[in-house]
Amino acid sequence: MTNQAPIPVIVNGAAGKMGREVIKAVTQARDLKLVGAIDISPEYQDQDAGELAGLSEPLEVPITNQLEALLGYVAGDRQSPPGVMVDFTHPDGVYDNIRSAIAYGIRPVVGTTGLSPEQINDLADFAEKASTGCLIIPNFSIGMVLLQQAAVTASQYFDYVEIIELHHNQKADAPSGTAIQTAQLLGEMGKAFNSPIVKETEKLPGARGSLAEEGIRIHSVRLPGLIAHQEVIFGAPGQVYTLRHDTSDRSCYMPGVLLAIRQVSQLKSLVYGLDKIL
Ligand SMILES: NC(=O)C1=CN([C@@H]2O[C@H](COP(=O)(O)OP(=O)(O)OC[C@H]3O[C@@H](n4cnc5c(N)ncnc54)[C@H](OP(=O)(O)O)[C@@H]3O)[C@@H](O)[C@H]2O)C=CC1
Ligand SMILES: O=C(O)C1=N[C@H](C(=O)O)C[C@H](O)C1
Repeated sequence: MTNQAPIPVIVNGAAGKMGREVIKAVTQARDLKLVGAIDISPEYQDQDAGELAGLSEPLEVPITNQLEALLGYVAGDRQSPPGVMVDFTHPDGVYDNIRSAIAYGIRPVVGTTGLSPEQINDLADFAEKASTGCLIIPNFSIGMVLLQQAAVTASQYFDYVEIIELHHNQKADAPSGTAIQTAQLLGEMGKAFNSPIVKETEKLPGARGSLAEEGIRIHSVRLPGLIAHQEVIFGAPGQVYTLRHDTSDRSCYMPGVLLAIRQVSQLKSLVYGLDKIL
């Protein structure tokens, strides 16, 4: 460990399920320092971020909704390494959050899903012009990266594939960011998947799931009791090959989040996906 000052970290969405987990993980890392906790939820304003995250001691970092003020404050600290904003908020607000952070020279590490391809392209242009690193990572778990790599390998040998993603029923966006990314990775193989065998009729709209650009169907399940799960199912005459990843605790995302915080300041542009920084 060097004697360098710790990386200042702002957590956006601090009162949420992921935000609380990130606060715990950042607090335990000696090379990182939680300097701000943002959340729009009126219920949690001014509460101590550490107490809210279940830590035994308060962190003396209050939850606030003043993102711009906090970004300005962190950007003004010239003694510390560049600040990082970790965002686990909501699809509706994440685009503006990222633009604001980059405008202040604060590096975004984004787990929030639901950004459109146009928004991601626009943010990539903005980050490039600002020469500022930005990481957008639909899934921070190593298991999902491995599943996606296995799926890409399998896609060389199978022409038929569908994705089922299953999540808790508080999730705002569907399909999941991970499922969209998985379809994109399979699409990059340049194959035409799922040639129709018969003319299909949906007796109930949506029965066959959503159809991603890559010609791959994604089915979204939302139920209490689930956290985050994904199956990629390949079919061929006489065989089915199923890849499945299950999240049993949100701590599984934390090694990836910490890695991203440490890496984002080395970047000068937007990078999409955990696989690119492993
Ligand atoms: N990349 C990954 O590995 C993972 C990504 N995710 C994604 O992260 C996001 C958050 O998930 P999760 O923690 O479960 O969600 P939660 O709803 O538990 O937490 C989100 C928190 O952010 C607050 N919030 C909403 N909008 C804003 C905003 N514009 N500015 C500041 N705070 C805001 C919410 O307040 P309020 O409740 O009042 O709206 C809430 O407190 C989702 O998009 C999810 O898909 C989740 C897990 C892993
Ligand atoms: O909302 C969640 O919980 C998750 N969201 C991400 C997604 O949309 O892919 C990542 C993970 O699946 C958990």
